Amino acid sequence: MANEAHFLSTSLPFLSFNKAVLPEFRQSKGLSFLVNSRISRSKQTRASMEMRGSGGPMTSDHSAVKIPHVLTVAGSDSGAGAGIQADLKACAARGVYCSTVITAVTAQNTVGVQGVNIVPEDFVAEQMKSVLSDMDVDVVKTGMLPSIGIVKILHQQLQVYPVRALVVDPVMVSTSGDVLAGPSILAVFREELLPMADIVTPNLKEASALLDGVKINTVSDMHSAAKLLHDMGPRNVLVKGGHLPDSLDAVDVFFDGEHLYELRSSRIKTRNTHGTGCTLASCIAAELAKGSSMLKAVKASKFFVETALDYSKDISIGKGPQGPFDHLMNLKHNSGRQVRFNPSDLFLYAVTDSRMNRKWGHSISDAVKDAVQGGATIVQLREKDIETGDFLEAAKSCLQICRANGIPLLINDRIDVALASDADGVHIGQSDMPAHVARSLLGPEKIIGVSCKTPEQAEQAWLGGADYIGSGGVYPTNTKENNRTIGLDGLKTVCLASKLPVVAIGGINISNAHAVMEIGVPNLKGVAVVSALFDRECVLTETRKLHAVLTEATAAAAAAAK
Ligand SMILES: Nc1ncnc2c1ncn2[C@@H]1O[C@H](COP(=O)(O)OP(=O)(O)O)[C@@H](O)[C@H]1O
Ligand SMILES: Cc1ncc(COP(=O)(O)O)c(N)n1
Ligand SMILES: [Mg+2]
Repeated sequence: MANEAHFLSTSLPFLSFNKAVLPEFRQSKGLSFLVNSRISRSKQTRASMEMRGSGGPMTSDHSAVKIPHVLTVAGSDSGAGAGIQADLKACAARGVYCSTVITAVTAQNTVGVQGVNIVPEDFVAEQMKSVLSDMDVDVVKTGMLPSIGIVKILHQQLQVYPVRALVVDPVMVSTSGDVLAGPSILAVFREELLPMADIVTPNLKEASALLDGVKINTVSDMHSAAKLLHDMGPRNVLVKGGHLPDSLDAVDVFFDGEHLYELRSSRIKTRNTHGTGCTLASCIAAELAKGSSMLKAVKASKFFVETALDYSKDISIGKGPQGPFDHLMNLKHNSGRQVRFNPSDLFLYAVTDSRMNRKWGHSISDAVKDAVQGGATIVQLREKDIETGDFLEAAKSCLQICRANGIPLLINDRIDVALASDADGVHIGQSDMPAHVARSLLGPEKIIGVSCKTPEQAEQAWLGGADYIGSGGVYPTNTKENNRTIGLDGLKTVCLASKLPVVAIGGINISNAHAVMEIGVPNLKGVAVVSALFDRECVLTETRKLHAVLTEATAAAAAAAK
């Protein structure tokens, strides 16, 4: 175990192998050698893939593009909310290729399951062989495995064609309460499937069935269940609490054999929860295929389900009690949106501060007018100690100035003030409202920016429908208390991971702006400044000076790129 833990933490962010596949390698260095040899083809590009964030293609040494690949072995849902169809959509949403082995065809809709037709075992085997013998599958995810023979085939095929990780969603009962795999399956699940799994993700009923009917009614019962299930052999266990009675949060319990984690998200009030379990498991598989560690994969997936449910809470498909939700909301939100935001607007981003304006005797609107005349390309009103009514008035008068000059005006944090003044959007921090909630309040056309210090935060901002991210503090700053400095290196890491344009922030002024723009990452579009413009007597002059520095830095970067 010690050998394996060391190996996992030092050389492989992925989950490695399943236990039953190659038991003889477990105790020896053979395991790490074998896995490493498979991984080494793409080792050089792993770091850059992670830097580029999820969905980044993995380039081999021979410049072929390797796309992370999940194979789902599951049942078809004719209503397309769960099963194979949910898996395909979840993987597509996470930027991962998904191949499919169909184990059963169900006649299913939002009312329930009307019929199940199990695919003959030898044909399940043939599908598996077709995919695994030809394609470079990273992770296998299982859903509905309706017969003992099918579980045995899976076991055999994974010995012939080992993969990096196996995600097992032990589907037995659908959200509608219909049985998809009967109690006769339990023995083979316990004896063959669970010991192979890198993670198993039962819902409450499934966890209870696997544990001989033990009652699971509370979060504390979920803790005990996770530990008991872990004893059956899977490397990690996620007991899902979607069906936990009287729970305000959606609580899942994760156990990695050492630590227990309660993963909480808000419980979205919606009927559209059909397929949440399939989606969660596929999303975990997709994140693992991209190179994520297990806990990170689980957290990102839970966030994805919560976000998708929130976006889809009011959609209406079918007449039954459990509707499907929309996995590709991000695509829709981004593609269906009128693009009001131009990333080059981030070039010289002026952020106001009422304390500084008071100190120099400037009104907010005078300060904004000077910044705009000096060359600011976007303005954010950041007024932390102002009455709501005064903030609204200031927003309205600044909006007139900005509109007259064709530049966007954003409001820091206060979505209500942005809506009431009809400003162009908001900028929110990590402790403010999540981006996806802001997006649903503001609609598709307003601009949303999010402060991000890490690649994970950048990914969540993108997923939540933000337009840009602000990243810093690049340098130490007095404007924000207890603000961690991430430096130029931290900024570069976030830029490389971000799918959204980035503006750098924190302690930037005319003497260091050049160095910031010199990091030379294409999606770094500009710098945001507070004191360098507003803690000065003449805002106009300072803005002009900074504009000149940025123009020169950009010209130098363009020349260097030639
Ligand atoms: N209303 C909800 N709001 C937010 N998350 C939910 C909601 N319902 C389920 N989830 C989450 O969806 C995932 C699937 O859980 P669950 O519904 O328990 O599984 P299953 O779909 O297999 O029955 C879990 O992460 C759970 O916390
Ligand atoms: C073919 C098929 N597979 C799995 C499920 C489970 O659905 P859920 O994700 O709601 O647990 C389902 N209803 N149908
Ligand atoms: Mg399920």
